[in-house]
Amino acid sequence: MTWDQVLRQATAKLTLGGISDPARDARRLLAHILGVETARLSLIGADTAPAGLTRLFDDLIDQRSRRVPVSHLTGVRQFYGRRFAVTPDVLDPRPETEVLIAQALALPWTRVLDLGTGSGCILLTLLAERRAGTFGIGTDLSRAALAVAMRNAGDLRLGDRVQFHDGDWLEALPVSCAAFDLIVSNPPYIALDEVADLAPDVGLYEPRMALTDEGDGLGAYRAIIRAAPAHLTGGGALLVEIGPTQAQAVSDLMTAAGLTGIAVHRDLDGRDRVIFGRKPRN
Ligand SMILES: C[S@@+](CC[C@H](N)C(=O)[O-])C[C@H]1O[C@@H](n2cnc3c(N)ncnc32)[C@H](O)[C@@H]1O
Repeated sequence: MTWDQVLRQATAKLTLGGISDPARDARRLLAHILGVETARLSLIGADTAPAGLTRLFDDLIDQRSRRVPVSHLTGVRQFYGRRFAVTPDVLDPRPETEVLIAQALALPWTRVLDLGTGSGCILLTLLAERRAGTFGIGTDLSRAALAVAMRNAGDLRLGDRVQFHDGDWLEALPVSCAAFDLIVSNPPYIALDEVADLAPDVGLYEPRMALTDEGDGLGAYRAIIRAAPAHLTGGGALLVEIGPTQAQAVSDLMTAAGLTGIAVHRDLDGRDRVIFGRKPRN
């Protein structure tokens, strides 16, 4: 069989398995097996596929049919143009989180704090995009997630411009830690009663503590927004990702915490996705 035929068979199998974009996933898995970019697959489509490689590929396709996420099979995920190592201990970086990156890069800051850093995709992208004189801290309650973030920081050669601390939101910070001019977070925001409705790829395979607060979906925002102003410089900004129905509730929490200039930003699908608030300068 040629690689084109192998790909067609795999796509048909993923379609039967109910995978939403079967052709894309089959191509990403084949590119992973062959160690090439997906764009190069069209160049080898007519080549004969060696039996050993086809077996490896079929095994990945079987796992994907059982809803194992592509990133768990390849160990990597693209985010804002960079490759991040991922494991079952971290949330898969999502394209919609790039809205938060764009907003953060439009602000002036040199010290940034990322709460619930997971793979480190937000913090490390910000530090890699704005190299001159920037420093950042990432926190997470999951030490296993922080191990992945540290590996990604090493891959991006960020050296001593980044630190990680384990613990509960801002309580993880060392005592007498200097204030930040930007605090970012994409916390778990799915309400407990919505967890059962998640797609199997998400609900079965992503870390539960990355998805839900086990309550109404606002628990992490309450903790973060209450504590953030004490760790922001005057004029410093808090940017949080939200679920599409949470804008009003999270804005109200920011107002109650004394933040001003509150603004909601939408994602490419037109859904509310990021909220900004600023600590007044006195
Ligand atoms: C939605 S994931 C976001 C991961 C990453 N920042 C991203 O955007 O892909 C939320 C992260 O918050 C972490 N987390 C959950 N509860 C926490 C807590 N109480 N304190 C600190 N981190 C927490 C989870 O382990 C997870 O890594």
